[in-house]
Order: sequence, then structure tokens, then C-alpha cells
Amino acid sequence: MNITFRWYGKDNDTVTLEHIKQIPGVKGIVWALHQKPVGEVWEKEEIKEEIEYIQSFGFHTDVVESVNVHESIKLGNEDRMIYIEKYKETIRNLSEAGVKVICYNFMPIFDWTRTEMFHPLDDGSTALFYEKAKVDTLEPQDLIRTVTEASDLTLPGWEPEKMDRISELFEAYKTVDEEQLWANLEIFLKEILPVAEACGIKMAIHPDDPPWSIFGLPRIITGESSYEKLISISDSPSNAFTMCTGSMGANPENDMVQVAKKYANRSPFSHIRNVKIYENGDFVETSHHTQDGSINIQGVVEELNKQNYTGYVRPDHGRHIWGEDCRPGYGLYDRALGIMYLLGLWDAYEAGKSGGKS
Ligand SMILES: O=C(O)[C@@H](O)[C@@H](O)[C@H](O)[C@H](O)CO
Repeated sequence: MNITFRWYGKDNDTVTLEHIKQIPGVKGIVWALHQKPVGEVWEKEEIKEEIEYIQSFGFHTDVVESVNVHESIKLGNEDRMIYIEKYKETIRNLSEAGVKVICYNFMPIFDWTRTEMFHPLDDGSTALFYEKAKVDTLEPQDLIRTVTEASDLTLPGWEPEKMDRISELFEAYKTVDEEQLWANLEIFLKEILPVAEACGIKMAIHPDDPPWSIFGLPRIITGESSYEKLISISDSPSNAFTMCTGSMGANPENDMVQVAKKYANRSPFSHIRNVKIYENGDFVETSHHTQDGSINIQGVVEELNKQNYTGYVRPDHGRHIWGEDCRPGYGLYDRALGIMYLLGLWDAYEAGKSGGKS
């Protein structure tokens, strides 16, 4: 288990690399060029500058999250090949800089979706919250306002340029159902995977969050059957997954321990976090502690340990605790606590293997 921490870049995050350096066990920074418009090539010089800065703190820069996929590719527009070619160039440039894993998603229009960014919890902290009835009745514009007004810093996947084109995009997606979206993903994968494979890069697709359709938009990376379909599209070692316990696990039908058992070997990157799911379909993000949420985080780590998992792992969304003012879900403190929990579990399972000697 190679522990990493997501960081949004200088002047784009309330957390600094100096802070992250003080969390035990963190080996690498999960990074991206967040200022790049979606679809543009990430140039060698700008990649170099970013990774040199991160590496000067002693962190590796093996994992990029995300290189976002241009909407034209997901929609299957006429100009998609232009963006696919640019994506390939970015893959090549990242591989030259030593990157090993690129996380991406194939969700139409929105990235992760929540109805409240700072929902109060009983312990006095706040956390991201998804209220099903609200999403079922809200207009997308209202939701966009909730998400974008929650932070002065732009949230990936919710870029203002894209949000300005929202009606146009909804119109365009009227002709794209699940089957069509799969077909568009297949074209994208068949184009980029040979390039990624030649470069030794794993393309780790992130599950849809939440893993069901919202606002009538198709969502296809939702559970084990999606993984099987992805595998059937290409058996390239570069066709890989980001296992995200909190995204896929928000649907209680997805047993994340089983998912880890079956797919950890195809997941070079894992996001580990917990959510508490309510009977009405709402869910709230909790601490990583297994007993606080609905996901068996302990069982997932046990499974990863059994498999001697060497992939990259990061704690994911934390609560906002101790008065921290931060990006929604991306504070320092609760994610640092999450890491300590993951490391504690891991070390205990390791010690068990060697009869108590760790
Ligand atoms: O929930 C989050 O914050 C992340 O896990 C996603 O935004 C993730 O970075 C993207 O979906 C990957 O493309």
C-alpha cells in the first residue's frame, strides 16, 4: 500500500506540502494541472515545473488525478478525434515525466455530485451530503449554484466555462443513452490504451459518483457489471480501475470487500473513504472509521493486505473538523486521521501475518 495524498497545487489549496509532509507514511502526492482547460494538451514544461516542486518535498508524483475527458469525446461529437489526439499527447508527456497512473472518469457533465457541502454532523463537524429527494426534484442550475458557491476555489469537474454551457450540454446529451455512452467510451479506450500501454501508464477509470443516473443523464461505471464490461472491451494491462469505496459503495448493492477481492489486482489506485447510507437513499460522508459509516473499510484494507496490495492509496473526502476552512471534502485534518486509520489497520494485518512481529 503506497500512501498518497491529493493536493490541488500552489495557491489552489488551503493545504500545503509542508503540512502533508507531517502526516506519517505519505509517500506521494496525487496531483494535476488544475488550471488547464479540459481538452488542452499538458505541455512538458508545465508538467516538469509542477513535479519538480512536489518532488522537492521528497514526494513521488506517480499518480495524476485527473486528466479530464473533454465533453466532445463523451458525447461522440464530430470533433472528438481532435481531443482524443490531444489526450494521447498528454499521456505521452506525462509518461516522459515518470507518471505511472492516470485517473479519469467518464461521467457526463458533472463530476461528483452532492446537495450540501457543509452538512452538520452530530459530532459538531460538517461533511458532504447527498439528499436524494433534492436531486430528484432540483433543477441542475440550483445544484450548480450550491456546489460552485461553496468554495472560492474552482472544483474540478465544475469549471465555470462548462457550467456556463449547461443548457447546451443537456440538450446534446438528449441523444446519448447508456448504450451510446458505452460506445463512446469504447472508441476512446481503443484509441488511447495502445498509447498508454506503450508508455507503461495505467489508465484508471474512476466510478461514477454517485453510481446512478442523475438528472436523466446516463452513468455507466456503477458496479461490478461495469467492471466486467470494461474488461471485455480491452484486456490491455493499461485498462485499469480506480477503486473508490465511497463512490461505488454509495449503492449498498455494491459490496466493497467483494469488489476489492475481485478487482484490486486491476486497480493500481484506490480511494478509501466511508459514507453512511440512509434507507431513503441519502448518504453523508463520515470519518474513515468502519463503525461510523456503512462501508466495511476494515474489510477492504484486510483484503488489500491479503493480496499484498502495492497500489497507490489515498484517503478520500474527509469531514471538516476542528474549525478548518478548506475545500469541501479536502481538508487536512480528517484526511490525515483517515491515513492513520488505514496505516493502523494495515500494520495490524501485517503483524498478524508474521505472528505478531511487524
Ligand atoms: O470525489 C472526488 O473528489 C474525486 O474522487 C473525483 O472528483 C475524481 O477525482 C474524479 O472523478 C476522477 O476523474
